Amino acid sequence: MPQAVKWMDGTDGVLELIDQRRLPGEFITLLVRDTRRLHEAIRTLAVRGAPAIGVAAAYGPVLALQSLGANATTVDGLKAIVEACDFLATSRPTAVNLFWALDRIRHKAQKVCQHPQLTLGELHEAILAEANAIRAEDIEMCRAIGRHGEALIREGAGVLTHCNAGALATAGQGTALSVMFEAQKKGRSFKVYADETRPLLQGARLTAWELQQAGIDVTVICDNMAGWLMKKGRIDLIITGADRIAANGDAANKIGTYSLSVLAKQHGVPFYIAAPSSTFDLSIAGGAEIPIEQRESREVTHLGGTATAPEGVAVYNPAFDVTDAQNITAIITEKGVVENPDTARIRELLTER
Ligand SMILES: CSC[C@H]1O[C@H](OP(=O)(O)O)[C@H](O)[C@@H]1O
Repeated sequence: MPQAVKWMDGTDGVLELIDQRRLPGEFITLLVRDTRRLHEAIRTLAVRGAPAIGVAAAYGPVLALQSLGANATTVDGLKAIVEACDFLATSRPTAVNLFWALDRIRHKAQKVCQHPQLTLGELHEAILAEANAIRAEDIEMCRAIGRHGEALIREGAGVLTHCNAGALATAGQGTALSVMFEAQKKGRSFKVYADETRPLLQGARLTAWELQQAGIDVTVICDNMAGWLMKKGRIDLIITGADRIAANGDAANKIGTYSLSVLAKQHGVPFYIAAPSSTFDLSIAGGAEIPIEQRESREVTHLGGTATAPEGVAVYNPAFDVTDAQNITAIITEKGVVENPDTARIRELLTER
């Protein structure tokens, strides 16, 4: 299983990231030693996927401490941590896991700094331990999501997925793809259709690569083919990831997900979202409040450096859309499955289990 984010290791470490922009043709890793490089890696999708972004960002403040001078004090350390969190929070706006992870590190640092005799070394150890905990928890959350959702994929099913919600999008084995990996472990065979997912092709480049590596039957389709496959009865269920889920269950995910949910409704195909609790944002009531990242035009007008649209043409390039909770059959989390998601059911799942 590829590991999208690895810390090597201890308090003079380096963050190792698979450079996902180079897959599937090249398996290249980046060694990131400072927050500027980390910010760039997140912004340019070298590391991407809501949980993976959060886990990677959690190590940013550790990198900031490693660049402090020998005479730095604990006060300097706390300042560097807060500045690193604030800076990394500007890398991408939609995936709430980024802000959830940075807040955990910031709060941990502020809490331990309440001890008057705390040394800079102790502060460094404490936030490294917190970043490692975030990574370890994500690995376990991925497994649990897979266990909770695997029964949804019956023998011989046709499964459609969009973008990449696999190991490359997390610290573990993924969210939507974890469900597939766990169904495979149970000995069931099924066929996965992977939307290529324009414009950055995370489906064709990353999901197809992961599933092929795992020996799972995968077929790449253009995004505009999904509806026709549903009409022909080839899709028994759809499972995607998510980047931010509002308190009422509205879910932001890669652009094109909303369209799939509407087509699924039209054709009576169950539509599932797989996501850890760190992807829920209970501070917002509904999906209209989710910030949607707008990305640069060149992602749409060029493919591999070749122009696919005339110079200067207007381009609309939102990286995400929002699927209404009413279009979602169930949300699969590490705490269990919430069917017909709404505010009350989600709160019950996240706070009482
Ligand atoms: C496991 S959630 C992955 C989620 O993140 C992707 O977005 P991006 O590739 O832009 O980071 C996509 O929305 C996936 O569903």
